[in-house]
Amino acid sequence: MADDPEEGMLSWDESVFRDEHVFEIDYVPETFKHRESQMESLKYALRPAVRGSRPLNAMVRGPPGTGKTTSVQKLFSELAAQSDVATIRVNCQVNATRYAVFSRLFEGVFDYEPPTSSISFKKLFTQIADQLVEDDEVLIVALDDVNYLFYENEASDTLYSLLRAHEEHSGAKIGVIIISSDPDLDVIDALDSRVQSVFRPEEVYFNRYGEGEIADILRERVKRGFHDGVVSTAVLDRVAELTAQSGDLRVGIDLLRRAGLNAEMRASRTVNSQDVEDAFETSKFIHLSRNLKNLSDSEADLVEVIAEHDGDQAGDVYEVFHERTELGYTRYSEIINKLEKLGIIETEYAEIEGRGRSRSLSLEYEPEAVLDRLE
Ligand SMILES: Nc1ncnc2c1ncn2[C@@H]1O[C@H](COP(=O)(O)OP(=O)(O)OP(=O)(O)O)[C@@H](O)[C@H]1O
Repeated sequence: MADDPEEGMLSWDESVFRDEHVFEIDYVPETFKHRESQMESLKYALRPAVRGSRPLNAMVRGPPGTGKTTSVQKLFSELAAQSDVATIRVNCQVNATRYAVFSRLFEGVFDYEPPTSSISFKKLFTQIADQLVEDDEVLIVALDDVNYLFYENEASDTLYSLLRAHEEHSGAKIGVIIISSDPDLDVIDALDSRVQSVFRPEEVYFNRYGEGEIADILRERVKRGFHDGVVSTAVLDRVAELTAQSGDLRVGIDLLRRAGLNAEMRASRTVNSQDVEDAFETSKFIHLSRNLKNLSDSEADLVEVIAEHDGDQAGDVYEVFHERTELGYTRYSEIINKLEKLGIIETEYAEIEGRGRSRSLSLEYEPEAVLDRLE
């Protein structure tokens, strides 16, 4: 129907998407390319668990969106299908204390939440360990985004407890995988010496994907997510190029979904390059949005104050923050540190006449982009 004026136009009940779900954040991809060597290293560390022994501990590092979480999810589901090994992944972004981590472990082992939040840590731990010993079960714990435990100064205690479980709790077998996405954090160095002496993990590094690898991975998503012919090779290549700027595959996945929605808005059957460029204006901030979403109220308050006083001296910013939140200087400094590690702000030291050495605070992004995303 080449001369049909409606050709290329999408009707109400049609969609460019075959399965939009493949672009959602919690989707675990069927095919997982370009991470073979990392998967092998992790398997090597975990293999003893299948034989009923304590596995080697592992430390997984690498920039955001490079498949660290997905690798562990894939291995955990393989283990669940093929062995009696128990596996629990704890998201430390939302469980940033030792107590919270062990509450999640309790929930994973017993399938219900700990009885009350006033139960002591020691009791919580004993119950978990006793159950493992009783069932003669090996447990593998993945502490995902473990860097958040470091930001809250909880990492050493948490790891120490987990690593010493077999000595303190009559042979409970627990292996630990820690996953960090903070490139500036030297995990081992940041641990107490008592933990360093018992923690000698296998190191598995997830490097950034190259542009060709990104295109290869996203091609698979396109095939599953869009109808045939919706995304051309040229459009896909452009998506890969934009994604490679940050190396975070999440940008590419979000970009594809938004570009698809933009095409639908034009009632078009195909995604064009303008749909991609428009989508990128939002998708490029996906990392920022994710970081902001997980901040506490006072942390978000400080980001807002800095956005309104971009580039000002730390002392002046503190005055405004204190007035707004009544929080003291110690907490203020802690939050500054965390925001800097998250890449939301940067601090710069300078000599200021009459004031000596002083620190200025500025956002790593345009203030409007940050304020828009703070809700
Ligand atoms: N090799 C791959 N094949 C298919 N999809 C992938 C691959 N690597 C990553 N992804 C996808 O990219 C997104 C980010 O991956 P993942 O969450 O595993 O990264 P991460 O390294 O754990 O990130 P972060 O450090 O920010 O938590 C997920 O949606 C995942 O499905």
